[in-house]
Amino acid sequence: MEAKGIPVLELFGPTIQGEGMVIGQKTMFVRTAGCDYSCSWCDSSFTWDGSAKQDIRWMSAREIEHELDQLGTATCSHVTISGGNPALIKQLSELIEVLHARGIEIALETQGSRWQDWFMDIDELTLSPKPPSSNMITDWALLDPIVEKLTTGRRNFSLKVVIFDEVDLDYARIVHLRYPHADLYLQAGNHDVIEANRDVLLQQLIERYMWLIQAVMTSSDFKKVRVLPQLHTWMWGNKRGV
Ligand SMILES: C[S@@+](CC[C@H](N)C(=O)[O-])C[C@H]1O[C@@H](n2cnc3c(N)ncnc32)[C@H](O)[C@@H]1O
Ligand SMILES: Nc1nc2[nH]cc(C(=O)O)c2c(=O)[nH]1
Ligand code: SF4
Ligand SMILES: [Mg+2]
Repeated sequence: MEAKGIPVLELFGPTIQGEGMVIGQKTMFVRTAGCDYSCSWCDSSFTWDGSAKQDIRWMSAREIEHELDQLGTATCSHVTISGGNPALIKQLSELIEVLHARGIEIALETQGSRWQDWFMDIDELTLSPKPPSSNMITDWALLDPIVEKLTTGRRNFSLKVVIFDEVDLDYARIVHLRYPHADLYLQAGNHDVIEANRDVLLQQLIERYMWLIQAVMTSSDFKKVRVLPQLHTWMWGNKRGV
């Protein structure tokens, strides 16, 4: 696997980061293939369900750098790595090194099910443990040491929990109680990752975001928390590569 490089499914941007701790940031995306989870509502299931298997490109760090140059390093100095779960890929350390040498800042999205030593080099790391609606089970024995290492290493990281219902909110309470010193973002879930009409989707997204805002505002468990929508979904709906 190592010799084959990094499995890439999408390179796109510059666009705005639509989620979490760097929302609004002008960034380019590297989306890797493969995930150890299979969330019921995953909006990027093509990265792991086999449907885009033929589109996976095994690329070296230099090849990715070259394509990012063609996309826009002249106009953008930030890259977000997402997936799938990029934390499955040890050899991402090479890409991180190459991009940092160019003065490019790096954000990364992962669910917190695996550790990589290169987590310590990420400029903005988002850990997104999954609530019950995903049908995934959080392995706290794995997540605890990840949060611990990032905290003691004084890394810039945050927790982001996607919320679909009250049960998910209860899960977010547990996350917040367990890691009270970590920044917590609550993100309204997109219930319909199939809808092709942006305006139809947007009406639902606004309603779900409103519900989440109201639920959090009246809760004494969430005194210090940020509540966000998925901004790119508001702008472009379920379109890929934006
Ligand atoms: C596609 S995942 C890839 C990175 C990593 N596997 C993870 O889940 O953190 C990127 C982000 O999108 C979120 N996400 C996936 N499907 C979603 C949906 N239907 N609505 C809202 N957020 C979603 C995930 O929770 C995660 O925070
Ligand atoms: N614009 C934009 N922002 C994003 N933030 C997280 C994304 C992801 O799929 O990980 C994403 C994405 O796919 N597009
Ligand atoms: S962990 Fe992320 S990529 Fe994997 S199935 Fe869940 S949302 Fe999708
Ligand atoms: Mg996404």
